[in-house]
Amino acid sequence: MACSIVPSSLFFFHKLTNSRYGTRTFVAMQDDCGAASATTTEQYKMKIPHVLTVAGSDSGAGAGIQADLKACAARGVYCSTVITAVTAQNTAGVQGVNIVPEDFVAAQLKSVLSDMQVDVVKTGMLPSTDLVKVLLQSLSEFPVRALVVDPVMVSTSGDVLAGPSTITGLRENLLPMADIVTPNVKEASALLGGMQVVTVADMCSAAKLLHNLGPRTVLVKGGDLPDSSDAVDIFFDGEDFHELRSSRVNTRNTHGTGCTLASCIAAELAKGSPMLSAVKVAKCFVETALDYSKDIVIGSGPQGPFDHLLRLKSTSRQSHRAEAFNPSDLFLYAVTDSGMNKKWGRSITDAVKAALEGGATIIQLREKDADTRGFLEAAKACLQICCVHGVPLLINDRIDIALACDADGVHLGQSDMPARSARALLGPDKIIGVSCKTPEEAHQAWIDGANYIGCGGVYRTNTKANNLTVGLDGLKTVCLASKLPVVAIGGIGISNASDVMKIGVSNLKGVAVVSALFDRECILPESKKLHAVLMDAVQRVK
Ligand SMILES: Nc1ncnc2c1ncn2[C@@H]1O[C@H](COP(=O)(O)OP(=O)(O)OP(=O)(O)O)[C@@H](O)[C@H]1O
Ligand SMILES: Cc1ncc(CO)c(N)n1
Ligand SMILES: [Mg+2]
Repeated sequence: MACSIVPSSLFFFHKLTNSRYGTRTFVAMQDDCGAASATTTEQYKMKIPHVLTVAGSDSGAGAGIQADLKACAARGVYCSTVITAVTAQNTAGVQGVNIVPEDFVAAQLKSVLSDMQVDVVKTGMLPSTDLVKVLLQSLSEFPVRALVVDPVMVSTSGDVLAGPSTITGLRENLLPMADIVTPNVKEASALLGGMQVVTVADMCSAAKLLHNLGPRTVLVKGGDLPDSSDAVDIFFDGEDFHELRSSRVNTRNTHGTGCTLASCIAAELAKGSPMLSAVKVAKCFVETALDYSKDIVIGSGPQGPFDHLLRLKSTSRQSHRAEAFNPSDLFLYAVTDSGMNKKWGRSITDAVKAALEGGATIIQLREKDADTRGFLEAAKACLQICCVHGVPLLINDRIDIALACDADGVHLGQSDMPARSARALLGPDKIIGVSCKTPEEAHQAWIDGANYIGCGGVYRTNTKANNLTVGLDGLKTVCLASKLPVVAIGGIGISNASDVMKIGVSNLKGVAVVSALFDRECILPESKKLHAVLMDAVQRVK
């Protein structure tokens, strides 16, 4: 029998709402006849799904406890940790193992289980039979809904993480209590006394024999199956076999796939998913994360970790860019205009390229009449060009486009989404600029977490119909009041840029231009000339 007090298959969790106060969970239990009877709503109002991992620490953070934490975080589930061993480990292998004394594992288990409402326990490295017994004792005192057992024995590097003496504890004590056991082919073989497991047919036989040892379900993982172009796993629930196939990702970064898979299964079970769905979601997650991380390089050994949070790749792109917003990027701020590009018969990418080659220091895409799909494609293409020049790319108004293409930020008008809401969506690192005409608006932009303000129209302009001009005096008033750097906009070009910069307020960092660059036959020379005028003006102001 599995160890859950209420077998997980009898539990159904229904998400009612996902309010800002946390997921409200409605628990219904089936009675013997299969009829659902509601228990309560209020007592679970703030409950979030919770997995406890009982496993070893991997100093390289690809597997073990660290993988479990990242996998649960990625799947939106809380994860607490009981550490059974500390390993010195990297991409070359395992250099050392220090086992945590059993009484201290027991103390950790008690601390967590007596206090927190754990839904599912997932086990990894359990380096002694006595430790298995300690765990089972704790679970009998503090029962949970499901137990996921990853019978970790040997790392992929071939290092022993749990010796042969623990096999008895796993087989005789732990497996009969498990809702699922997830051995890889070598572990399946070891648990079955050295039986050969080298083909998919062997995996099926192994799954059946392992099921006879008492777990409710078995997943034999085929990540290490020789000569297989697919990653094939066999799931057996005691009646049916399910062959779960995904394409094998060609990468060295597979360290920790097993821990991640088991933690994802636990996370999905904690959310209320049935077992087979949990396994399928977990496998799909591992495949996606491997594919996403296939080219990242961490460590110099043969087996690297992968990125559970699917973030490192975009961070590595960001590391080629400026780390944080640099106000001097506002110096020559080029704002595109789809109407002007159409008029002069050129693509947005050609326009942006020419502006950059002439010295533009930041680009804003302002595509008022583009359809969303076209805008996104253009934004992606412009982002690549901007990356090459090390220049940030901002999107006017469209937070969704900025997010979808991972642009550097957005520029918002007074009737666009408030900067505070945009910041909540974009996170702390993206650049947010706000158009402001008054000191009050500038103050609000600062409070709302913007990085800079655009002030104008300084002069009359055809680009914005009925736009109130603030003049050089208005610009100066806003600059003096603003705690944020300012870029001046509105009717500025080669003839008047130097007058603008001459107002001589230190937080005026540059000018933003539309027509002066894009309503011209050749953008590149105009951009060069404007850059020279601005350089000259700032030299004089100094
Ligand atoms: N290159 C790959 N491409 C796609 N899926 C993979 C790949 N390698 C492993 N998997 C999948 O990852 C999951 C874990 O299987 P694997 O056999 O690697 O476990 P493991 O040996 O216990 O892992 P580890 O010991 O590195 O944590 C399985 O679902 C497997 O099919
Ligand atoms: C601590 C730890 N647990 C599990 C594995 C299996 O990948 C590992 N390499 N290290
Ligand atoms: Mg494993």
